[in-house]
Amino acid sequence: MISLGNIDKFIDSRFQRVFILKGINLSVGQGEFLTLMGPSGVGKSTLLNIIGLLDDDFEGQYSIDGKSIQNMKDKQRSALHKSEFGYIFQAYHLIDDLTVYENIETPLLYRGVSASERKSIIADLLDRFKMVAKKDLFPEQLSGGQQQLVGIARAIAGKPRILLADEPTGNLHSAQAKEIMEVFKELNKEGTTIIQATHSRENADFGTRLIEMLDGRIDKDIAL
Ligand SMILES: Nc1ncnc2c1ncn2[C@@H]1O[C@H](COP(=O)(O)OP(=O)(O)OP(=O)(O)O)[C@@H](O)[C@H]1O
Repeated sequence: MISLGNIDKFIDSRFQRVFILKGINLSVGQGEFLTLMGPSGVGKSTLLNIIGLLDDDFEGQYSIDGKSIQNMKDKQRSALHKSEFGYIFQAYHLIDDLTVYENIETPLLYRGVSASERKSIIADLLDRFKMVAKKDLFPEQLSGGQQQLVGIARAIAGKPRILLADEPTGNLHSAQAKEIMEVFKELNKEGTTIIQATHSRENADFGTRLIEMLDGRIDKDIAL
């Protein structure tokens, strides 16, 4: 489904070219639950951004379902990003002047989900994440962990085909983190492809495949 061929990402300064990613070859099939691990700065977030169509400044080939991303117009890429991907960021990227409820609702509005269906999906997520009492609060009225939960609820609300998660449990305590990983596992069983970057081997063990990165390259590719 996702195919990356010889992806390079580099930054040119006056005297030298610094590679952030070098020669990444990676195919991810529908239904995989893949984890990117590796030391800080190794390029995990950069790779997730490229896969999630948030960064098109790279060299190499990237195709989804056999269609080359590079041949698409910006509008097509952006439509694909909205329709196929759910993205959980390290920083939560919640919309400050929307309530918890409205933040979770945003991707459902993009996808044209009916009002009654939206209500039921959001009620279910609020319940699952024990956030019902917080639904009318604004992001700044929540703790860091709660904001992260809202970010996760928003990313999965639209049932994206591909869920990308960058250190999804970074601000959560271990019981909450485990719960989120259980939710991911459930989504994955229902067919969602998941690619997460994490420093937690425990989180990685919920997945089906582990990619260890080193110096902007793939060092090991392990089936779990
Ligand atoms: N726009 C940019 N300009 C210059 N350097 C960049 C840019 N974006 C990323 N980098 C560098 O690329 C490297 C990889 O960053 P990235 O955020 O992908 O790492 P990471 O593996 O996700 O790290 P962490 O585990 O800390 O989140 C870092 O050294 C970072 O400073």
